[in-house]
Amino acid sequence: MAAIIEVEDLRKTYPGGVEAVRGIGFRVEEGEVFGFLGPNGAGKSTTIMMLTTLLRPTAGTLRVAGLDPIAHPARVRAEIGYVSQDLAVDDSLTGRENLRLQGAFYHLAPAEARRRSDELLDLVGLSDRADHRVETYSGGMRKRLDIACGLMHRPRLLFLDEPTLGLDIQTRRQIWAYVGRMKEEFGMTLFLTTHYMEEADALCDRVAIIDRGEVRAIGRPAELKAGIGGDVVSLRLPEVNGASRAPSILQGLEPVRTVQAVDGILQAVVDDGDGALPLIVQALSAQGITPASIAVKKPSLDDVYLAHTGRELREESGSREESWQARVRLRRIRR
Ligand SMILES: Nc1ncnc2c1ncn2[C@@H]1O[C@H](COP(=O)(O)OP(=O)(O)OP(=O)(O)O)[C@@H](O)[C@H]1O
Repeated sequence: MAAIIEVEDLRKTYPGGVEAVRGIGFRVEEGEVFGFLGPNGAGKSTTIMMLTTLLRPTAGTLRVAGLDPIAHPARVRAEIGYVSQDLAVDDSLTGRENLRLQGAFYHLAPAEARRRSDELLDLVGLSDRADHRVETYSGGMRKRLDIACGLMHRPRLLFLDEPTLGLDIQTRRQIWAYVGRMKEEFGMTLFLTTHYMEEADALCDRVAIIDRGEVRAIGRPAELKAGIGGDVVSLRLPEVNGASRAPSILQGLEPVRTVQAVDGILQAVVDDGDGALPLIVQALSAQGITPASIAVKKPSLDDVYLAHTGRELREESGSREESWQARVRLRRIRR
């Protein structure tokens, strides 16, 4: 397979000295769905902006569709689409008008723009609301239209920055289905950022975990999960005297590989969950600690993220969704 994105030792330091991206490298193959996972401020948007010609790197090399975005920004832009976190659609126009306007930006002939907008309205399930003004759309409908706008010029490579942020699970699943269709029907390469691990797992052929401007892990979700190994035993402990010693008690047990405490829950990675469980319970009860609940599960991408960054991504989702909702509200007020 040929690489459609090649990045080597890419860096961005903003004026004022913020090192947003600190020497990252990765390749995205043509036709892949590639996910960039990371918390607020990890450097995801900065990386996307450099890949999409919107920001100049401080150092490093990058090629997008075989071209250097700094030397050939217009040629790169013709090959890519970019759906940012901020909705780009115009509320005062209808869905169909927004798409035609997008077609005009890319100098499509009117008949071709009509044909493509009909096709895309169908793809994102908006045909029956196409002639209603966008201000009457729900958040999910706006996002779907936004994605359709990003597809009008049939890019080879589509960047989606948090495509499902703030949307309910049903709408999120619809968007996943459209992403799948774009890949299948148009052979498009998709580069998306997300903080929903379930989404990354369901959609992405490969993911990179980025934290504080560095890539911590990269691979297929199944490989990354297998890399954690075995099972994860989660224990909720009562707040009794001695519970704080639980991590070191578990760490001393032979089948336990690693132990992390998150939000009062202890997570122990073990080779074989069923075999390790009695030993864990026995060791804790010998110290007078009885867990309030215990669960054994296969590692998820959340566990991969936790293992590589030392914290959970989930804890930041709430604030991120709130800030997105606030941005949508502001847009409506400003009009
Ligand atoms: N224009 C700027 N000037 C100075 N610092 C910036 C600028 N834009 C971003 N940063 C900083 O660079 C770092 C990376 O930001 P970036 O927006 O790339 O992160 P992110 O992973 O996309 O996070 P989010 O999901 O919140 O958008 C952060 O510390 C941020 O505050």
